[in-house]
Amino acid sequence: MFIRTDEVEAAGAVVGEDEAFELPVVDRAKFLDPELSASETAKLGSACRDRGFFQLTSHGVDEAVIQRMKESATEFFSLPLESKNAIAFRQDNTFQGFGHQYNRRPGDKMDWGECVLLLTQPVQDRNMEPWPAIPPAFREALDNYSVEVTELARRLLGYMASDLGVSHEALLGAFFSGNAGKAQSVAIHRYPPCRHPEKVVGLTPHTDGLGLTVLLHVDDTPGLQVKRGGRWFPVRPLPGAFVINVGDILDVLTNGAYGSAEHRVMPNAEKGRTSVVIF
Ligand SMILES: O=C(O)CCC(=O)C(=O)O
Ligand SMILES: [Fe+2]
Repeated sequence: MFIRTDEVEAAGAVVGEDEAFELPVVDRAKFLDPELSASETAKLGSACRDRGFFQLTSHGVDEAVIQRMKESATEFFSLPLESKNAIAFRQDNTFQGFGHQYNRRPGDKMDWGECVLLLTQPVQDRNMEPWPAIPPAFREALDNYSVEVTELARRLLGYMASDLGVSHEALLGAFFSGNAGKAQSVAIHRYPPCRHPEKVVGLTPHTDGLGLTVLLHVDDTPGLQVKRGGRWFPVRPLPGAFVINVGDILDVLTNGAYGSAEHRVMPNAEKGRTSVVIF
């Protein structure tokens, strides 16, 4: 059900440790400094053009909000399966709740992971039923986190508009139009350790469908890999940084100037990995 050795081999090689691949690091604090903002905007732009991925430091998101989000995610996944299944995906096509990584076609091999998928914004479209009730702090933690990341995404799109030479209103308006605000969803992933990590896939290769993706590493377990030139480059998460990537809609809106890069997750032999991903 999980063994996919041939598929993993056919998907391309993983580069060796010796091949340096650090994602570009963008420092949000520099955008606020008049002397540094132009060069940081150029750095952000080249990261989005060349890689479609970067790490963001000094992001300005409240550390206490991040901490509560991490704790809530960790606590939820440590519950017994019966408790998690209280919000199991239903057959109603909304794909909200808990289950195996995305719903795949019958007969497909499964990903080595579980996840919670929820619509987080706009608030008036939320259905609270699939939001975990345990741990009790979960709903508030995700609500606060979602608000912070909305603000961050708004700021990042503003810097991107400067890089692209388009008006902020034009780019922001594509995502934040009308009173409804920006649609936003979350995927919270848990990849358990696997003794044969080369035989399974934590998350099948894909590009992200939407605008911007903001990824929070809950722990320091590596696993995310980005495809470039037919090979997979493991991302080394920087402590305290977000991993940001360009999604398909931003790729299309910029006429391909910004690239939505293929990525996947491979499980770790010893340690589990948890991530909170906002789209
Ligand atoms: O867990 C990760 O590192 C990646 C998750 C991801 O790519 C996604 O949810 O689209
Ligand atoms: Fe993704």
